[in-house]
Amino acid sequence: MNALAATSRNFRQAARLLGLDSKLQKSLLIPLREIKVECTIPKDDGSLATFVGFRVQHDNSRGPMKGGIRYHPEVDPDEVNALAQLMTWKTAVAAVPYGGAKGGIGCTPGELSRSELERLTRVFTQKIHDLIGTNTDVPAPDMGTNAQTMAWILDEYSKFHGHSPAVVTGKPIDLGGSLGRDAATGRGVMYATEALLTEHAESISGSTFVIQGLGNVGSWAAKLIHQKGGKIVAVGDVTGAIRNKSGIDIPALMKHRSEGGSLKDFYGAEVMEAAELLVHECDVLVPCALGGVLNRENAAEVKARFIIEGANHPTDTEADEILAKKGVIVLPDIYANSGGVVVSYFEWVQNIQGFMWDEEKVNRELQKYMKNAFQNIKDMCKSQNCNLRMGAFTLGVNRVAKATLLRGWEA
Ligand SMILES: NC(=O)C1=CN([C@@H]2O[C@H](COP(=O)(O)OP(=O)(O)OC[C@H]3O[C@@H](n4cnc5c(N)ncnc54)[C@H](OP(=O)(O)O)[C@@H]3O)[C@@H](O)[C@H]2O)C=CC1
Ligand SMILES: O=C(O)CCC(=O)C(=O)O
Repeated sequence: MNALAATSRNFRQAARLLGLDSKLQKSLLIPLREIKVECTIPKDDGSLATFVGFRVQHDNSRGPMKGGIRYHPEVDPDEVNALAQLMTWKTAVAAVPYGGAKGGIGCTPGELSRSELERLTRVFTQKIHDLIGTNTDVPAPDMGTNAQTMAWILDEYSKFHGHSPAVVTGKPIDLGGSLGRDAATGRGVMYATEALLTEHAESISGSTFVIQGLGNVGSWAAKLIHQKGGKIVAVGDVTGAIRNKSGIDIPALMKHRSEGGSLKDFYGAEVMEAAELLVHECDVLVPCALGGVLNRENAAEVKARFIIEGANHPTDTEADEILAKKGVIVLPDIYANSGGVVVSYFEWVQNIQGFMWDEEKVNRELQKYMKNAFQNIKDMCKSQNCNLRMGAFTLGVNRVAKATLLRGWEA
C-alpha cells in the first residue's frame, strides 16, 4: 500500500469513527488542486536538464494551504498527494489556521550545483507563482530544501507580486525568517517525546534513543534530546549508521559532520549495518528521514517501546498493525513533527505584523501548542477508544469537517 492509499485509509477510518456523511468524506479526500509543471534549466556545462515539479493543494477550509517543498529523486504525484493530505490534518491537529499542501521536484539535490539549484527553484516558482500566495498557499522547506531555497522562491515570487515575505516560511532570518524555525521541527519532536514519556511515567533522561536521519529534523531532535539527558545509542543517515551503547556524544558528532566528516569516520562510535538501525535495542525510536521505512520487512523486529514519527509517514500500514500487536506505542507524524508548521505559522504572523518575536517567546509558544495538541489527542483517544494515530486523525478530520460544513456549498 503506497503512502496515498495508507493516508486515505486512515482518513476513512477516522471519518467512519466520526460518523461523517459519505459525500462530505469524498469532498474532504479529493485535493482542491493538483499542479504538475515541467522545469527545464541550463546546467553549468550548457546542456539542458528537465525536471518535473508538483504542488498539491489539498484543502483550504481552515485557512491558506501550507506545506513544504521536497527535492528528492523519489518525489512522485501520489507521494506529494499523500503528504499534502497529511498537512491538512496536521495543521488542524496543531490548531493553526491553515489548510494543507505539499510540493516537490523529482531531482537529486546533491548532484546539482548551487547555481543549478537556484535556477531550478526559480523556474519552478515562475510556473506556480500565480497559484501560491500569503493568503492562498504558503510553501516551506522539507527534505532536500532549506532556508536558501525559500529565499530564492521569495525573490522570484516578489518579481511578479512585489515584496511578499509571508509567501514562504522557513526563510533566512535576514529575510524575515523567524528565530527558532530552523530548530522547530526537532524541538517539537523533543516536546512531543517529553509529553508521551511523561504520560507513561518515564522521561527523556531515563531513556535510550535511536535516531534515523540527521538533516534538519533529526539533527535538532538529536541535539535537544541529548541536552535533556537522553542517551542516543545509534544514529544513521544516507551514508550508513553508527552505534555506541554508552551513548553518542552528539555535540562532538555534529562538530565532526559540520567539518565535513562522515558518520563512518567518527571516532566516538562503531559502524553498524544500516539495515539494523531501526531494529536496534532502545526505548525510543525516532525516524527522521524517509517515508515507509518501517514496514512488514522489519516491524516485527523493532525493539523500541515507543516510536516518535519525526518523518512524514515513516510507518506503513502493515507495520502499524504489527507494531500495535507488539504493544509498541507510535506517536504519529501529524502530531510529532508539527513543531515545524507551528513555528512557520508564527513566522507568517510576524511577517504580517511586521514585528519580530524573540526566540524565547517562539519556543514558549511552540511548547504550549505541542502540549495542547497532545491533550486534545488524548481526549479524542478516550472518547473514540482508539490509538494515538486514530486519535490524531479524528481530531484533525473533525476540525476540517466542521470548518467545511460551516462554510457551506452555496454557489
Ligand atoms: N524540515 C521540516 O521542517 C519538516 C520535515 N518533516 C519531515 O522530516 C523528514 C526529514 O526532513 P528534513 O530533516 O527536513 O530533511 P533533510 O533533507 O534536512 O534531511 C534528511 C535526512 O535523511 C537522511 N536520509 C536520506 N535518505 C536516507 C536513507 N535512505 N536512510 C537513512 N537516512 C536517509 C539524510 O542523510 P544525509 O544527511 O546523509 O543526506 C538526512 O540526514 C521528512 O520526512 C520530512 O517530510 C516533517 C515536518 C517538518
Ligand atoms: O512549515 C511548514 O509550513 C510545513 C512543514 C512541512 O512540510 C511538514 O510539516 O511536513
